[in-house]
Amino acid sequence: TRSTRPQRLLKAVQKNATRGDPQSVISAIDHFCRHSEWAMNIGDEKGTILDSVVNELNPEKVLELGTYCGYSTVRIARLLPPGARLITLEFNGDYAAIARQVITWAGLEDRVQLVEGASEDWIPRMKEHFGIETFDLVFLDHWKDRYLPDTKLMEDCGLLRKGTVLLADNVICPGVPDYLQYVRNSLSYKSCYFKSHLEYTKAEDGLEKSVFLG
Ligand SMILES: Nc1ncnc2c1ncn2CCCCCNC(=O)c1cc(-c2ccc(F)cc2)cc(O)c1O
Ligand SMILES: [Mg+2]
Repeated sequence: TRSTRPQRLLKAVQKNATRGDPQSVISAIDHFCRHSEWAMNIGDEKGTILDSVVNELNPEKVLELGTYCGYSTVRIARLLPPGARLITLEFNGDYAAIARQVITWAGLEDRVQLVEGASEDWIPRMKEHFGIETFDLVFLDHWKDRYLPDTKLMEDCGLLRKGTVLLADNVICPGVPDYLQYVRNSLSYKSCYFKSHLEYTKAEDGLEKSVFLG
C-alpha cells in the first residue's frame, strides 16, 4: 500500500540530513515541504519566531502539545541546555512513530520525552508521572478546539507559574478564536501577536505569545 506523508517526510530526513545534526534535519523537512509535499509543520518562518522565544526564555521545562513529525520538537530541543527537558504529547500513534525517528536522527532523544495520548488525559498526570511542578514554556500546536480547554486545565492543575509563557501556533489559520479572546482579555495573561504566514505559503498566520501573570 502507498506510503503516508509522514513516512515520506522521514525518508527525506534519512536521505538528506546528517545524523546528530538538528539544523540539517530542520532544513531537510523544510525543503521537502516546500518542494515535494506541504505538511503542517510550523515551518521556517514561524519557526524563527519560535526559536527567538525559546532563546529569550532559556526554559528548563517545556511542554509541546501536538508533535506531528517532530519538526518543532527538534527546533525547540536543539536550543535547550542538556539538563533541560521537553515533554511532547502526540495523540496519533503513526505520527508518534515517525516523530521518534526524526528526533533520534537529530540526536536529541536524551532531552525529549514523547508521550502518546490525548492532552486532556496527560495534563492532569504531569506532576505524579513526570515529577513536573510547573512548565516554563508551553507550545500549543494540537487540535485547535483543545487550545482553550487545555489552557484552563493547565491552570487548574497548577502547571503554570508567574512568568510561564504559552506560545500558540495557527491563531489565524486554521484559527483559534475562543483561545485568542480568552488570553487577550483575561487579567491573568499578557498577550501579544507575532504576525507571520502559514507554513510554506503566502496565507496569513501567526503565533500568540501569552505570559501567565499568576
Ligand atoms: N496530545 C494531543 N491531544 C489532542 N490532540 C492531539 C494531540 N496530539 C495531536 N493531536 C491532534 C492534532 C492534529 C494536528 C493539529 N494541527 C493542525 O491541525 C494544523 C493544521 C494546519 C492547517 C492549516 C491550513 C490548512 F488548509 C490545513 C491545515 C496547520 C497547522 O500548523 C496545524 O498545526
Ligand atoms: Mg501548527
